[in-house]
Amino acid sequence: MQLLALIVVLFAGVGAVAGFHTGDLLVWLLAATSALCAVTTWQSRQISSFLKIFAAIFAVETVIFGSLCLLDKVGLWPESLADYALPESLPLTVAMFAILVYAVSFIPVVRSMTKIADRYFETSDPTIARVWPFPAFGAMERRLAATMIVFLVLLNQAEVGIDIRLSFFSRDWFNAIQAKDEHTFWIQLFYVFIPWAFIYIAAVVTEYVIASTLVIRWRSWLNNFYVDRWLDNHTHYRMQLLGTTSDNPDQRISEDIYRFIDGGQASGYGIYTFTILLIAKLSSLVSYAIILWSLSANFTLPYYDIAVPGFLFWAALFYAGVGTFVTHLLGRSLTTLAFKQQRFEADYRFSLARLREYGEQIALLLGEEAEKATLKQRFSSVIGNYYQIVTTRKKLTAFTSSYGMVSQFIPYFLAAPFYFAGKITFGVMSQTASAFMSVNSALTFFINYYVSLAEFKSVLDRLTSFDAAIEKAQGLGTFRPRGSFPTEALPEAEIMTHLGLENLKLHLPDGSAIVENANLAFRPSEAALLTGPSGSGKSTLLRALSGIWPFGEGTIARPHHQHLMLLPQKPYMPIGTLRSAITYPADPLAFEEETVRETLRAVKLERLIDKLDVEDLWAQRLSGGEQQRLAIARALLAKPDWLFLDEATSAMDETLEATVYKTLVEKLPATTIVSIGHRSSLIHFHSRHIEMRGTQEGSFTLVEISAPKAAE
Ligand SMILES: Nc1ncnc2c1ncn2[C@@H]1O[C@H](COP(=O)(O)OP(=O)(O)OP(=O)(O)O)[C@@H](O)[C@H]1O
Repeated sequence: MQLLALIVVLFAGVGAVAGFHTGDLLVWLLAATSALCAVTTWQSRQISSFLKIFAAIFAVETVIFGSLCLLDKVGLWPESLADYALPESLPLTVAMFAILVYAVSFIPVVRSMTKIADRYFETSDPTIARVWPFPAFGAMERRLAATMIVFLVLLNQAEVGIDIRLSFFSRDWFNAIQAKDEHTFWIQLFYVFIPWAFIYIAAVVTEYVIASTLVIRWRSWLNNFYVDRWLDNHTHYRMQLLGTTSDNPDQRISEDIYRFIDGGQASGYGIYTFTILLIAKLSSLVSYAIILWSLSANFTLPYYDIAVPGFLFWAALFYAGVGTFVTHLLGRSLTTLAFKQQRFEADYRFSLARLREYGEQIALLLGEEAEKATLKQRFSSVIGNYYQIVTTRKKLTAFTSSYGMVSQFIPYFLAAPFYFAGKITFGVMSQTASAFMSVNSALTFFINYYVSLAEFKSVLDRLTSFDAAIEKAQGLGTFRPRGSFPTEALPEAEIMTHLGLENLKLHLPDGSAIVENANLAFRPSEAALLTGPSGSGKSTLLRALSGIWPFGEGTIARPHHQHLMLLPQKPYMPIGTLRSAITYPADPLAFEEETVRETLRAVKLERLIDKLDVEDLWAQRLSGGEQQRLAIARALLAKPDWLFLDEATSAMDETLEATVYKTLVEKLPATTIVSIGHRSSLIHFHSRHIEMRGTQEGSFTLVEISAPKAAE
């Protein structure tokens, strides 16, 4: 951008010299605006990467269009190309756009928008680009995205240019109709309208294809970014622990990202669409405002022949200003309502999904009536809020449609007296009407897109608060097991092999202590059983040992490079085949077929061997005990160094439990087992017994109890 700024400043200097020579005020104005544009271009290192692309486009255009205009001003423009000389206002307009981009980048709402957009436009991810007719080539994702944006902006500007050309066509065409000039009528239609219309259609189709490609790539990238951010370092779990205000993360990832970029299926307006639309509107505003301004010269007052400078433009500005103010007054509650609507819809969908997941439990408890009541109550929130949206939109629609209706007649209303007085032709009147409507449509951007803007703002707020919740969860700190073993309780030689706790204190999310003063060393090949009252913090201790519990003090030390696996009471069954459930989280094909079959036999699940590749809702098909055995099979395949069983055999009968423990000891001789359980029969499978005991302070601590029997 610095180099570009220098080029712009050079151009501003040339402009100043040309201004001095020609004495033309407009050239001086162009030189001054370009100088300011050079300053903002230089400063644009500080602004968002997304906006920087636009600032760069407009700075480059300032130099190119400005140089062409200067050539014309100093008389170097070829005579033969006189018809194609650029309008003087064009370089001035693009220079102002560049300055405007810089200025808006500091508005808070624009900052939160670009903070999310910039992630994509700052990525260093490599990608493969396929651009017809070139062979595939490697590129950086952000460069490809920026190229697409540049191309789309240029295409859009070309479309505005064609639109303006067509407005002149209609002026000449209507004049030909009025003058009954048949020859010009047909010439205009076939040699002007049809070629330009064809180019316009080709531009629109190309724009659609490229814009869709950009949106798909952007969404895929941002989706992966958020999925990673949400899952890395157990952030999703920490967010649950914190109970942060970020409701329904699934919706934020699946819907809000898409809606942020492109508005999704519902409204069709997101950051990309709004930016392109705004640029198109601004370009057409400036172009038509100039036309409207020049047309105003025709509107001289009766009897006096004096024209009010820019009379039509001021009329359009006043009319649009009043409209925007009233629209905002009527619709300002829509953003909050749209935010709530998305939350209520997601809550309702989540309740329905939960019902499907817990169908059996609900049916057994005859809970259908209670569920109906909950569902109806949640749905009534959806509808209640929707009614409020309808009420607001009713007022807004009544106003905007009346406004739209009246807008069509305002220019005729203003031009008619002049037309009937013979001061303007029919062609001028029709061009005035179309220019007035184009200026008005650009000025009434906020009126026309108010509902979509309100929805977009609510999507932006949801993504921003999701980001804030992720950041808060990540900022919880890392109370993590350490890879060294500094405890004084053990000799140096044993440091690398033991798992130890030193002055360990665990809290609940509200800060209250649950486990205190825990000092213990788990030794390899010494199966330990941890017992204690319900709610005493046994599972919480295992969570801390596996590194997912963030609230604690003291030291947890784990041997280097050792695999620790934890089996909870209710195992997780992923969606998919039975094989993927057994091998989870490893790849389903990570183990030999015979090994998987043998493991199923070892846990007495041989009847499932034939169903290994069947996809089903296994969490609902298998009994509690079968699911627990399946989890044991997982451990047998994974062969961890440390296996923590948190009531992982509680749904089995005692005989089956004994068989499972024997199998574990036989098949995993190198694994140290630490179990949590309430059954006394478990003591027989462990050489150590540790108990969680209440303290006077109301928390719990670990107490070593002598082992009644050696492991079998
Ligand atoms: N995310 C959480 N937020 C608030 N409190 C929690 C959270 N997780 C656990 N607790 C509380 O911490 C205490 C200890 O829970 P934990 O699951 O560790 O007990 P436990 O000893 O394993 O019990 P049980 O033998 O019944 O399984 C309980 O009172 C529980 O309500």
